[in-house]
Amino acid sequence: MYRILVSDSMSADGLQPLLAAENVEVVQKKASEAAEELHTFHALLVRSATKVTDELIAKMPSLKIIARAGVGIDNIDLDAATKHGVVVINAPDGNTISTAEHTFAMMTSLLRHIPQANVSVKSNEWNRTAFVGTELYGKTLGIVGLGRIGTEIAKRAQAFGVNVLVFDPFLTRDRAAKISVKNASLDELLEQADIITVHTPLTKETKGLIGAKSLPKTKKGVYLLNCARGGIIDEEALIPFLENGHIAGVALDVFETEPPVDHPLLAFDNVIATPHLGASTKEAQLNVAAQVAQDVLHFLDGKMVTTSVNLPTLTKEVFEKIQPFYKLAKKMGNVISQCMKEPVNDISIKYEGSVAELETSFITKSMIAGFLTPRVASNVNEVNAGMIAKERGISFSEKNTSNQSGYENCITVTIHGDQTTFEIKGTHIPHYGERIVGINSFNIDFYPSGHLIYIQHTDKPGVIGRVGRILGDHEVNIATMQVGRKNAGGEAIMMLSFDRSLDDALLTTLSEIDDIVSIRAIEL
Ligand SMILES: NC(=O)c1ccc[n+]([C@@H]2O[C@H](COP(=O)([O-])OP(=O)(O)OC[C@H]3O[C@@H](n4cnc5c(N)ncnc54)[C@H](O)[C@@H]3O)[C@@H](O)[C@H]2O)c1
Ligand SMILES: O=C(O)CC[C@@H](O)C(=O)O
Repeated sequence: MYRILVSDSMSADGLQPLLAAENVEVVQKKASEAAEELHTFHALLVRSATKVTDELIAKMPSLKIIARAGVGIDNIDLDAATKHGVVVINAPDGNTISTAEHTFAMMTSLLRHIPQANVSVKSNEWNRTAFVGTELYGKTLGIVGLGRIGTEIAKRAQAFGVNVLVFDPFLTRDRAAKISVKNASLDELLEQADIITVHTPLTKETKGLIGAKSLPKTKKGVYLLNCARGGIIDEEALIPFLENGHIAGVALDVFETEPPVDHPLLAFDNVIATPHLGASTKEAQLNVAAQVAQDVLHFLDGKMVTTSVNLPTLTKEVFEKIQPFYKLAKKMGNVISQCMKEPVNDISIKYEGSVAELETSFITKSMIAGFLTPRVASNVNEVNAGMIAKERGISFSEKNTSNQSGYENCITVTIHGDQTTFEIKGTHIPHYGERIVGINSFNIDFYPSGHLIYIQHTDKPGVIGRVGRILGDHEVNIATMQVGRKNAGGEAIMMLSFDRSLDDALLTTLSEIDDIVSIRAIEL
């Protein structure tokens, strides 16, 4: 049974898939009111009100997934989620149209003074000269950030006969041409736009993008809109430009601090505001809640979700192709970690044959997670493996090469420790399964599963017999046994599997056999 905490208000219709699911219990209350039971939840669903901090995540040790019913994830401490191995997903496009329409409504309201005129009429005034507006037609609209919402705004603006200029450092010329917008530098946009609207995430680069330095470059009489995130337009910097009449009007749906209390900007007649309503339509709320509800169910069901913001995004089709390899890679990492008991500095992974054609970054993360699992106390998975490895000073790299392995597909993991280097090769054979086919240049062939021991010894008559006799004397049945050597009388290895794990005393007895160099128990 999975327990799901829905901490912000969400469309009940949208949540229906979760409410109707058999193995799921949904609790709808604020995280701050669920202190006693936080440790029991496997999933957390939020909009923008709940602040998902490191502290909150640490109190939720069963948590596997945080779902943001919306786009912006700035209320979620992504690094903390990643560190705790929690997947974060969002609903990236469910509220795009609503937010674009709201921005457009704000733009027309701003240029035609609709909110102010409405208040005036309701105060029994009939003042037709005080609210003379400005046409949109023929004006230049500067869009900062041409993502989903920016694109929808550009399309609507074009229908109104508006020229669209775009500043987006990640926008390709091809895409700009496809949407028939003109790509500009930020300075060109500031200098030429009659109206500027921002649609970027709030990042280090975009914080205060429209602020004290950029505002002097704008046209006198410019209109500004922020329906993205508070802070992209620096609120304090606007004040002198409103006071001296340089800015004709400002429309804000979002604020640096929400809700704004006694905010000086709200005292200006030509500043209009809404309380973060961009996504507040029945349609958008249904879309985002339904999307995260479905994705959370998929995830808890062990299926891949495509809206993760801290995992490589894989389609179901790609995920199905890589699945056998990521399971194999995880076991390979785990085998090495248990065989090689020393500090490790570097891990490299090489893909050959058909596996090299696939999305291998996820397979690499899976191998690292397998390697780290026996070594770290925290829960390691594909989400946080890269970060934990880096924290521990372990570098990692991957290489996809032409196939020289002799197998249809082959993964080779090489780990450099303080004293030694360990190499393991694996392959996946369709309808047969995963096999380890090489350890430190020894050819071998075993199924990586269950209770194993790995023995390094000298190739001498009687060593294998003595191992067998001691195990027999202790009533331990050998399930499978693989041996490998490079040359007669030289280094050799054995890999044995059992129906149960061997106790430490028996391992010590085995290690005392002459000609055994080392012995390692492996539990998979
Ligand atoms: N008001 C609301 O209720 C509401 C609703 C939905 C989304 N939003 C916000 O709207 C914003 C846009 O959402 P979206 O879905 O279009 O996102 P998106 O990811 O589709 O688009 C963001 C765009 O910003 C561009 N960008 C990033 N850094 C930039 C920079 N330094 N300069 C210029 N452009 C840059 C990206 O290339 C991308 O094209 C986000 O901040 C989101 O949180 C607000
Ligand atoms: O939850 C909301 O209503 C706001 C959503 C919006 O800011 C978003 O980023 O998707």
